[in-house]
Amino acid sequence: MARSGMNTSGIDLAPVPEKKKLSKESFQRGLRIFRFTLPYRGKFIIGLLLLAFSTSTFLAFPWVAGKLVDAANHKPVSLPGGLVLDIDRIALLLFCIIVLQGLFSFGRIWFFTQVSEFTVRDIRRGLYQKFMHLPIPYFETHRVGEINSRITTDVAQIQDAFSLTLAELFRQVATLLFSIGAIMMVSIKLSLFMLATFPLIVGLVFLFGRNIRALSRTTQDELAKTNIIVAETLQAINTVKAFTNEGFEVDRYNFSLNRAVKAALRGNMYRGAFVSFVIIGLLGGIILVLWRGATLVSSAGPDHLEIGQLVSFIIYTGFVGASVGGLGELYGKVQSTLGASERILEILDEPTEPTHRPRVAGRAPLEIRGDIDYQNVAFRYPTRPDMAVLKDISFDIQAGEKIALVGPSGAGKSTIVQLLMQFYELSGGKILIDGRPISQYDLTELRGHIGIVPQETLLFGGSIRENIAYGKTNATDEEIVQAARKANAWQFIESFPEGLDTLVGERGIKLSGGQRQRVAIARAILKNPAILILDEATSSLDSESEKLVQQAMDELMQNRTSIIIAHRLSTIRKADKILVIDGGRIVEQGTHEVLAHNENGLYANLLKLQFELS
Ligand SMILES: Nc1ncnc2c1ncn2[C@@H]1O[C@H](COP(=O)(O)OP(=O)(O)OP(=O)(O)O)[C@@H](O)[C@H]1O
Repeated sequence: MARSGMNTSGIDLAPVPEKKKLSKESFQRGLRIFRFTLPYRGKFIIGLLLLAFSTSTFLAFPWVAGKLVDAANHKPVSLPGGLVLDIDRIALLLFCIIVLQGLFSFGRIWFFTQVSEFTVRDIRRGLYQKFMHLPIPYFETHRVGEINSRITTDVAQIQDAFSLTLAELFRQVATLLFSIGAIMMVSIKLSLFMLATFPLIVGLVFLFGRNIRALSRTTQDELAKTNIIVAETLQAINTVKAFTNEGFEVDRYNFSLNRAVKAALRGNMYRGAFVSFVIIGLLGGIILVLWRGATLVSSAGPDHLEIGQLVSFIIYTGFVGASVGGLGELYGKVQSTLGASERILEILDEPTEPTHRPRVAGRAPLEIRGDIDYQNVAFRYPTRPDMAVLKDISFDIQAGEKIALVGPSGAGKSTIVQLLMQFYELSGGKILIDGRPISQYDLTELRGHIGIVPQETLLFGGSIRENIAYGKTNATDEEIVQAARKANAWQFIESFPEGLDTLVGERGIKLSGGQRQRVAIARAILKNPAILILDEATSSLDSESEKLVQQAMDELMQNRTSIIIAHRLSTIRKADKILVIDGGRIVEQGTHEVLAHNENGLYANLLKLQFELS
């Protein structure tokens, strides 16, 4: 009953799923997960029938085996039609039963696993689709690891339930009921004796097993900690070496390993004790029943038993024990499955972003000129409602203008542009695009007209081609090359032996910072948005790379409304208007020439700090 998982040689590190107390309510809620099996109900029903057949043949086995023993004891079975079953015939019957059971079991597994695989695929797809459409604040309150475990561990629990747990539950209950019925038919007296002793022992064994499982969990946790050390230090190996902390880390790992071993050894001692308890307890119980049974076999009175009957009895007793123990374990599984399914259903019930709002302008594709108007915009992050990040921001941009946002770190510049993308709901005021509040546009359509070149470009792990085409997934090769040329990226792409098919590595690490930026610019050029958001990198590139990126940006900004979170003087100079942000407000605005001459202004001071000193 205790699962393995006590050793330290690489065990399943999946987080231990939370269990829910079984209540009628949680049961009903959890059962809603069954709606995912509805499309496969035909297969499910066939599986259930096959399960019923295989359980019946399994249960018939001890009965017939008992008859074989009786036949060996010169007491062949006479059937109603005058047919007498001798040893050979009974053995043949037994063989047929086993073959049938094998076939039924195969069918049962085949159908149930199909149901569980398809169901689980549908649940995963549903969850992922949900994740893609949840609003940004959801991801700020839930950690990636947690979200990940919903789609892996929790779903795996459900998979287990559909492929194994349900079938087991059915089988164990049927076995228990049938076995008790069968032994009652053999001998009520012996049955009562058995039922008074055996289930008690099995119950004790089960409880003991449960405690052992808690210990094995401690071992797993300790082992997980050692693995965290490995993962962390390998990821930051440069830092470890730069601080010459190799020895320190080895010691830390060793210490952690020893703790894991200690936990494992303690667990294994209990496991050893458990095994001897099982042997002595369970087999002792069987001996008790055997002893009583043997007494009845040797007695001549009304309680007399045939040897074959005793054999059947003992096997059914084994079945009773196994199903009592099995049901105990299944109870735990049902609990954690219900917990998992509740967590999954909770996510599926989360409200998604209102992406497809009713269109104001009818069916024609949305056209955006690019006028932007912020009116008294106020904002607090939903995760930090006490802090007013933006207070009364008002400005407007005519289509095609370039404005630069400057200001100290944490002033609220990125927040201003994120609100344009509607990653968050405003706390006050409104934002208009082409004279209409952004909340009235179809979100997907509107975002389709806004391009972003972020400060740190995170590429996806595929090829350069795939990464550029992310701006327009159906782009032709010609369009991709064209965009790469405009973004000053074609030169380096061409120099790679594999050209556009060059793999960029995880998050794009195989490209230099400047190259990554140019890929991001090419992506934005391909998207061809009416409104562009540029978040300039703070880290400076070398002057050659800088020039290439700058040219690419200039190309990209042509004929678009651009908002630039600017860190470079050259960019700022070219801006039609500069907004100086501080503490969530616009404290100055105007052109570079005007602002730079306002000696006491924040802008002039920032200029001194940022540019003249460097
Ligand atoms: N997702 C978030 N949740 C809660 N608070 C946030 C979040 N993002 C930013 N903030 C807070 O909002 C404030 C403004 O941040 P923002 O990123 O807009 O500043 P910024 O002017 O762009 O700074 P920088 O130039 O350093 O990027 C900061 O105090 C920051 O801590």
